[in-house]
This record gives sequence, C-alpha cells and structure tokens, in this order.
Amino acid sequence: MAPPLVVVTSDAITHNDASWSGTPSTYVTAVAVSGCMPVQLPVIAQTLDPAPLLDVASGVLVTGSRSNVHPPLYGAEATEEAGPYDEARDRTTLPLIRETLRRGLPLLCICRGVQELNVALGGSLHAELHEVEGRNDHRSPPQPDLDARFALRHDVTVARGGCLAAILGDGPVFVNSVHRQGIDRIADGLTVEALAEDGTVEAVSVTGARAFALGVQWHPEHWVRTDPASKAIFEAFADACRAAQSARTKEAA
Ligand SMILES: N[C@@H](CCC(=O)NCCCC(=O)O)C(=O)O
Repeated sequence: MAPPLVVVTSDAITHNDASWSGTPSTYVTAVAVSGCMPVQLPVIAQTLDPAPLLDVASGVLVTGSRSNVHPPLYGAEATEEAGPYDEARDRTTLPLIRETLRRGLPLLCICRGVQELNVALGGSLHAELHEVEGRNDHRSPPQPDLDARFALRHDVTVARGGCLAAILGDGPVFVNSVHRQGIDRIADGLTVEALAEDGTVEAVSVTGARAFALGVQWHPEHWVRTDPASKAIFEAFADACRAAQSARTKEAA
C-alpha cells in the first residue's frame, strides 16, 4: 500500500524578493521518516478550500512558525509589538483544523499549530508569555545554530491516563522550547495533556476526537530521528494516519 498522504501547512514567506509559500524541511522530513507522504498545502492571498486534499489525505500536520496568530481571532488587539503576523496562514489553517476534526482525520499540531488549534476551537493566547506573572521565558535565544535553538531544555509533566501518556507514559518528558506565546483560555473542546512547571499548557488533545488529535507546544519534529519521545509522537501520529488510510480503502471497496 502506498504511504498515507499527510497535509502539511505552510507559511506565507518572502524569498528572492517574491511571495512564496513554504515550511521548514524538518516538518516534511519528520512526516516522511514516519512512513507517510507529506503534501504541502500552500498559503496564498486567495484562501484555498482544503476539501479536495482532505478527500484523499489520511492526516494533517499543523506546523510551527515564528509568526503569531492574528490577535483579533481571539478577541485581542493586533499591536505591532505582538507581531509578526501571517493572516493568510490563519485564514488557511483555522478552517483546515476545524474541517480535519469534523472529518475525524488524524491531526498533529506543533507550537504555533497548538495555538491555532486552541484559537480555532474558541480559546485565547498570551501574547508575551514571559511577561505573565509567574511564567518562565519559553523563548529560545535567536541563534543561527538550529540544534542549539531547538535544544531540549525543560521538563513537562504528562497528565496521568491521558492520550499523551498513552504514547509517552506518565513520567516527565524533556522537551525544547521555542515560543513566545502560549495558551491562555483553553478552548472548551480541549483536554490538557501536559504542563510545564510554571503552569504553561504544553500539550492538549481534542476531547472525544474520533481519531488522533494532539497538539504540543514543543518541537518533536526537530529530534524525530534521535529523541525517543519525539519519535514516539510521530510514530503514533503516523500509525493513526495508516489506520485512516486503511479505513478509507475498506470503505471504497
Ligand atoms: N510564533 C509563536 C509560535 C512559535 C513557533 O511555532 N516556533 C517555531 C520556531 C520559530 C523559529 O524558527 O524561531 C510563538 O512565538 O509562540
């Protein structure tokens, strides 16, 4: 059987003075090394309806990005300081998340992706997490060495008996941290799956989802080949995508 198709989100970027749509290769590579075929959903000025792609896909990966979710989408003010923004991405990913869940397709959301998941379902974000009383600074110092920027840096506590515990076990997990924003008001349809020691929500699942539906604030894609927890998350997602593909094949028979 051909590998399951996994939709991977993109960002609106500028490259060689032109508008491009793209995503870091680490996300595409993590999907591929997990045995699935990544298919990038482009972000352009005209909002694309993902339905034709979701009709043949077996999963969706919503990637991280330096850009921030546009604050009016969760009732906050779009100040210049709270940017950069990527409204074209927001217009693409929020409906994509809701449609993926409606169809019961596997969904993995990473960093900006978990923030989009929370906003798509009605939650809100802290724009500057490090300025919130009692919270740590979850940013990674900007540096050209990606392995240093995405180095594993702090423990998160996995909620006992939850979806993430079924993948990683109940103990602490050592993760990286490359985010300035974080979940504030958690959407009604989400269950907390992991917390940082300062109370920051580090992972959620979609309550009662028909398939794998997990969001993590850290970046398992970066260490998918070498870090057991990172690999386990992508393997569990890929297994869910293979199951979705098999179910679609049986339905079509
Ligand atoms: N912009 C959001 C989400 C952060 C995120 O997805 N980080 C990915 C890596 C960004 C980089 O390459 O620096 C936030 O800041 O919370």
